[in-house]
Amino acid sequence: MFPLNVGVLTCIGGVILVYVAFTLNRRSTPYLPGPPSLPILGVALKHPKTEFWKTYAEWGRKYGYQGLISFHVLGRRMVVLNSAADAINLLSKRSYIYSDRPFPTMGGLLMRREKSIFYMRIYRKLMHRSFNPSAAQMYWKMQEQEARTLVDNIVKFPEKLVEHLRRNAAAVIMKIAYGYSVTRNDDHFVVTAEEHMRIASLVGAPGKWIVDSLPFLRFLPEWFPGAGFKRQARQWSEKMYLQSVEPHSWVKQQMAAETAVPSFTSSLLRPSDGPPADAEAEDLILWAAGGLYAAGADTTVSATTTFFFAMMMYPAVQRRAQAEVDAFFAAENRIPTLHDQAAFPYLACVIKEVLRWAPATPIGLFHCTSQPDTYKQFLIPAKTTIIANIWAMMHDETVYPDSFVFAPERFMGSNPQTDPRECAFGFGRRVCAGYATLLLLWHATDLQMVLSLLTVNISKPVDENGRTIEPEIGFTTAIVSYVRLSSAYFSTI
Ligand code: HEM
Repeated sequence: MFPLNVGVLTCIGGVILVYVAFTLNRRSTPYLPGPPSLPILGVALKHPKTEFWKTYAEWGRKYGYQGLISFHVLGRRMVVLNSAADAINLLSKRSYIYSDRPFPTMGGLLMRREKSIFYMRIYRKLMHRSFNPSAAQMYWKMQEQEARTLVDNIVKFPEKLVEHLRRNAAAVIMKIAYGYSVTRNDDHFVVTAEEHMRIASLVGAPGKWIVDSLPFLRFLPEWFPGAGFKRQARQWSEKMYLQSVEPHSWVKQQMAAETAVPSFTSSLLRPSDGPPADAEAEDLILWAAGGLYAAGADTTVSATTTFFFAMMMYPAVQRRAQAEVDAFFAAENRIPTLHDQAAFPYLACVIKEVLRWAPATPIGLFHCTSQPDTYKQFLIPAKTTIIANIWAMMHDETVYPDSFVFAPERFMGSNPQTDPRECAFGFGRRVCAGYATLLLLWHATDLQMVLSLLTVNISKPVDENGRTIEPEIGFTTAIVSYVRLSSAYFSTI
């Protein structure tokens, strides 16, 4: 009985502390409006568990000030920016206040992830150094090869489409990060990296861990009733670190044997224009390379999955994109390469629409204020979590009429709608660090789409009686969201 009583008392004491801190924190300048909330709990009981970006947009319309809302969950204050204008005003124009990341107790402090690419800005330099346009060309051959492998696999095993897309993204990133060639879907490094991602999405799930809202709980010992999260954090942290060490050590062995294929890791460990990395720099390189997979694999897979889903759902778009690719083939009598992107202007609009229609990161990555700020006469306190609702920006009917319709034509003509890339990759100083990398990966994605359109027709699945099955449109909920693509029908052209 004794430990339980202490546990209950600790929790009650903590809740009172939060309440007192919360009450003392009240200022004469009001907070932004938001949904009705309870003392202490805030909106904890009504915060949705799935596709929260839709609820945030709805709360913005119902309770917000010009779409802006604020609320708290157990004292943790959040502001949601539902419009691109507010996101640019705050995250870009006031980036000196809005460029920190909240450091969660579970996924950050307890998991000892201070050096993660998502918290430290030092990595941006490393990435910039390694992913300049001339370095990018180094990967083109490999990307062309991978695009062909992908399309071959789709033709052979169409029912495993999503698996092929994952393998393809993994292969490209593993090659870039470590110079490592993935040859099988069940490759050891890929399986462990996927496990890494699974854990990361569990620890990062907003609202899942009470210790994120009541950080003093981190002082409870592991054996304490209800403190299982501490044991879990330690085990996961050790596992994730080992998962990053393995491919890093593999590169070092390859370098020692002088068989290393040039990569992000090898070029930073032994730069051509300076001394080899010391132990401290090496640790940062290890963390950064591990983060590349986390940041780049899921986002790319999300976008390519959306592409196939949209082609299946919108046959007229598919036919038009296919006509563009066929015309190229007829004129040139060869398979397109990465040098031919300019030949596919309609496909370029399809890709913009992919980013807009189903943004890979609907609520981006959270930012956090480093000091108090006043915006539109409302107070945004220091340490407020700032959520850019990219999904709401991409479905703002004043910017994108009929926003739920997949229509690449919206980016064509003399008066195109706003390029979604202005928001899809985030804002200000924390804008996607992979953007340059991404451009190079994206070209490969481009090529995958071109080759797929050249090789197969994509249509809705059929049942055993040959009747078309109407797919439902649904999305997964996590930092990276996917359209649910259970099956599609492929016929070879
Ligand atoms: C469709 C593809 C992608 C999308 C939509 C995307 C989107 C984003 C967004 C919205 C953010 C948060 C920006 C902010 O906080 O304002 C971000 C951050 C980041 N992205 Fe991407 N990303 C993609 C691909 C990639 C790739 C391929 C890489 C690297 C190989 C990458 C590396 C990163 C990193 C390292 C950050 C953290 C930057 C920081 O905290 O300073 N991303 N991305």
